[in-house]
Amino acid sequence: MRIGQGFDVHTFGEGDHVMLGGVRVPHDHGLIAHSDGDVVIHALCDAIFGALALGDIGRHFPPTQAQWRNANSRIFLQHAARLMREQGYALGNADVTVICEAPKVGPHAQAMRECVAAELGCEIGRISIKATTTEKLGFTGRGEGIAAQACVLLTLA
Ligand SMILES: Nc1ccn([C@@H]2O[C@H](COP(=O)(O)O)[C@@H](O)[C@H]2O)c(=O)n1
Ligand SMILES: C[C@@]1(CO)OP(=O)(O)OP(=O)(O)OC[C@H]1O
Repeated sequence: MRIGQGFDVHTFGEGDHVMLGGVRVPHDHGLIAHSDGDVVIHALCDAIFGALALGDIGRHFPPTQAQWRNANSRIFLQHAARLMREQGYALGNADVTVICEAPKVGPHAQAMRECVAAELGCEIGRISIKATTTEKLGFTGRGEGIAAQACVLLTLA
């Protein structure tokens, strides 16, 4: 078994939606990023890369490379899933916490779980997506951005 954790933050900017766990969530801001800024998927990728001791997302998809500009982050998760399988592992479970005052994540959590489970090739019951505010404290509390943290357990396939 291997365990990994990941963390990601993106800043709010102009826009009318954010991408979270591969799902388009309507919001009065977008997220500033090289890719689509999907903090849920970025944190999950880093958790998988961490569990496999394969560096971090920036090593696999350098922000200096134009090809990842506005990329759909699902391709990053597909890559992480492929490496996981190549190393002989399957997803035991993943647990993600999204940290922001808004948008509300709860109404979209099921769709996010379905998307992540599909990309990781596992049952939806292995994927947990939760959310919390920080009670108006800190950068997330001021509504400056969204953070996500993820833990994964990989089991031998
Ligand atoms: N962006 C968010 C934040 C929170 N939730 C849900 O609300 C519950 C209460 O949040 P507190 O920070 O006040 O504890 C939380 O447990 C989530 O169910 C959400 O959906 N989206
Ligand atoms: C995903 C990548 C892709 O270039 O860029 P960003 O979308 O800015 O996201 P970040 O979480 O900073 O991770 C680094 C990069 O790998």
